[in-house]
This record gives sequence, C-alpha cells and structure tokens, in this order.
Amino acid sequence: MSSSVPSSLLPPSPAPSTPRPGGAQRRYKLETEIVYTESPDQYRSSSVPIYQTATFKQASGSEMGEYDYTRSGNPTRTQLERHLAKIMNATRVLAVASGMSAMDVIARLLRPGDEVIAGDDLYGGTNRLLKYLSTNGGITVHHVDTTNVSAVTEKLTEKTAMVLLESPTNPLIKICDIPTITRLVKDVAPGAIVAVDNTMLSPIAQNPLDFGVDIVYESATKFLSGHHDLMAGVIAVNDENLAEKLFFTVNATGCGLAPFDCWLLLRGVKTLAIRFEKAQNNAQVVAEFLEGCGFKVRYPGLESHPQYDLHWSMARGAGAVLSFETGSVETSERIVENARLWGISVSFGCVNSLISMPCKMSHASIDPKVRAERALPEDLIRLCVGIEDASDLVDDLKQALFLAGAVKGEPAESS
Ligand SMILES: Cc1ncc(COP(=O)(O)O)c(C=O)c1O
Ligand SMILES: N[C@@H](CCSC[C@H](N)C(=O)O)C(=O)O
Repeated sequence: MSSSVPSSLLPPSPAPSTPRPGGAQRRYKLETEIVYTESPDQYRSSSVPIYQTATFKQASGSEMGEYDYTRSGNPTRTQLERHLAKIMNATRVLAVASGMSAMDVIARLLRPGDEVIAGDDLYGGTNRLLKYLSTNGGITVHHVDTTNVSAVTEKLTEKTAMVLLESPTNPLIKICDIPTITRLVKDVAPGAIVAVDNTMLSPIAQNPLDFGVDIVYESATKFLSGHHDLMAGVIAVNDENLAEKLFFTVNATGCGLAPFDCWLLLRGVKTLAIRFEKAQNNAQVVAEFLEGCGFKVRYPGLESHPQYDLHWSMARGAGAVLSFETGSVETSERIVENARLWGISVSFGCVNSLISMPCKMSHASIDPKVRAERALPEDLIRLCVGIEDASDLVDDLKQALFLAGAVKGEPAESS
C-alpha cells in the first residue's frame, strides 16, 4: 500500500493493541480487545469523538487532506471500522447503513448471468433482495438446504459467483458446515465468493473468516450494537482487492454509516461480550424449559439439535435466538399475545427479550407458497432472549403458555 493513500482509505490494521504509548504491543483476549479502543485523538479522549461533519476543509486547492467528505470517509467511521477489524480478525471492515445495505453492497459484485447459491432458510429481507436480483438483475438464485453439503455442491457450476450462508439460519436455526462448504466451493468454482451472514452469533461466538470464507457480514442492528437504538451493517474481509471493490460501492452509493451511528455502535460493541454471555445463558434456560414442556425447540445449545456437534466445532456459543413450534397457528398467536415481559417485535440481539412469529413478521415478505415449499412452519415462534433475570423470563412464558392453552397445570407467578 502506497504511503500516499490517505489513512481513511487504508485497511485497518488488526495489529496488536498498544495500551501505553511506546509500550509493548500485545494481542489480548477477545473480551479485552472489544473494550479497548485505540484513538489518535489529540486530547486523548476516552471515548472516540463524533466528527459530526459532512465536509473537511483542505489546506489548499491542490493539497488534499485525509478526509474530504463524510460519504467517502469520516474519522469516527474509521475508528469503528478499525476496531471491528480487530475483533473480526479482518484486515478491513466497512460500516454501512444497515445489514441489508451490507448485503446490497456485496450483491453489487454480481453480474447478469451469475449464479448464487443460498439457503432455503434465510432472513426474509435477504430472500427479498435475492428475489429482486433474480427478477430484475439477470441473476439465477438456487435456494438449497445448506445443512446438506451435497445439496450445495450439486448446484456449483462455472457460473457460480457467490455462495451465501447463514449459520445458524434465521429463523429455523439450521447449521451448515462452513469450512467444508468453503473448501469445496474453492475447489470447484475458485472464482466464487463465499459470504457468510454471521448476525445470529456475532464475532464473540463465531468468526467465519477463520474458516477461509471471503466475506463476513452482519446486521450490526442486532448483537453488535445490542440496544435496538440504531441500524447498521458491517462487512469484513481479508482481501484488499475485494475490500477496494466493496469500498467503491459504499462510496459510490453513499451507504457509509453516519458519524453518530458509528459512535453509538462503537459504544454498544464494548459490552458485547458481557451482554452476549448473559443472553446466551438465559436462552439455554428458556430452551431447556420449553423442551421440558414437550415442544420441538430449535437451539444449538440443546443436545437434541440435529447439528449440535457441527455447531460446536465452529462456534464458541449457542447464541440467544431460538424457535419452537406449537402445532397450531392460533395457539402460537395466543402465546405471543399473552407474553408480557417478552416484547412482540422483530429483530434480535437486544438487551430486551422479544417474541415473534416469523411468518407474520420478519419473514412475511416471503411468498406464503414459497414458505410452504421450504417447510417454514406458520406456527413457528421465535424467541430472542435478552439479559433480564432468567426466572422472570421463564415465569412470563409459563403464564403465556398456560393462558394460551398450550400447557396444562397452574399458571406461574403472573400477578
Ligand atoms: C440474519 C439477518 N441478516 C441480515 C439482516 C438485515 O439487517 P438490517 O435489519 O440491519 O438491515 C437481518 C435482519 O434484519 C437478519 O436477521
Ligand atoms: N418490516 C421489516 C421486517 C424486519 S425483520 C428484522 C430482523 N432481521 C428479524 O429477523 O427479526 C422488513 O420488511 O424488512
């Protein structure tokens, strides 16, 4: 990289941290790196300053500074991107306006005639964008069961330009073998990009870049920020050419994350480890409770999960999102409506616990016929577990299940 390239455009270094100026560099454990941010601020401010500005003045008409215009680069965004690069084991991270914006930037690598292989269970918004591209962009999209490696490889051809994976999937919590699929894609279609949506786990629990995938992206609206107070997306890569292509689109389309949202995300990410651990512990308690009630529960923390061993070979945690079926849409609706502590809301990764019916909410944009073909149960309830007291969460579910007629017995403490 030439030294004439402004540092706003340089790949953020995943270099070790230097907690004391001039002191020895050291790579700390992830939980430590997450809270430690390096800042070149002239006043050594503890919190990274918000550069709430659209433009930057230049020294003269011919001498251009590091930054000129916030669409192209902003110091607060640079700090965020460098921090995320460190915790995502990436050489370059791009912070954009939302998770779908991240997906859009990645999708602009595709050309008419290209083929994409994606899951048959995936976030509804991703499905919608892929559908749009197949209808209007000359892209062929194959939706396959990614838990079956052969189902993916059978669709690989010289036209395959991208393989798009979620693991766990949203909302059926299916797990795919990311390292094996990546290796096979690289063997058969070396030019194809493997992109993984890591939103369900975040870098604290899984890092697909370590398995050799080309791109990891996340909706930072979820765990990374953690409070449902901003929309953001992040794209992480280790290939500088790829990074430049993606950055071109970010700059050309103007989807870079705004300075205040960068600051909020930087603030939120510092508590990721502690939030995630608590939410995940709660999710385990809730999953075991529901399984104990006799429901079919989908959660990789349960040994009954069909890809339990595979999941734990890739991930350091089970996450805080689980889903279960009740056998009846009406029963599920009653459960959702009787929950009090669990907010009826889309999204996940928030400190508050949420309950939803994917087919009516987050995945409503998928045609009902397609949902049926892909065996997405209409009665599915998705729980996005937060950091409240676990017994309060279980008590609230107990009373909702009882009032909905989904379980027999006495309602729990539900005054
Ligand atoms: C797995 C997954 N990926 C991507 C997205 C898109 O993120 P955003 O809502 O930030 O655009 C979502 C949710 O919206 C999601 O659940
Ligand atoms: N109306 C929104 C729904 C957003 S769903 C958000 C999140 N990914 C989830 O899974 O809950 C839309 O149409 O995109």
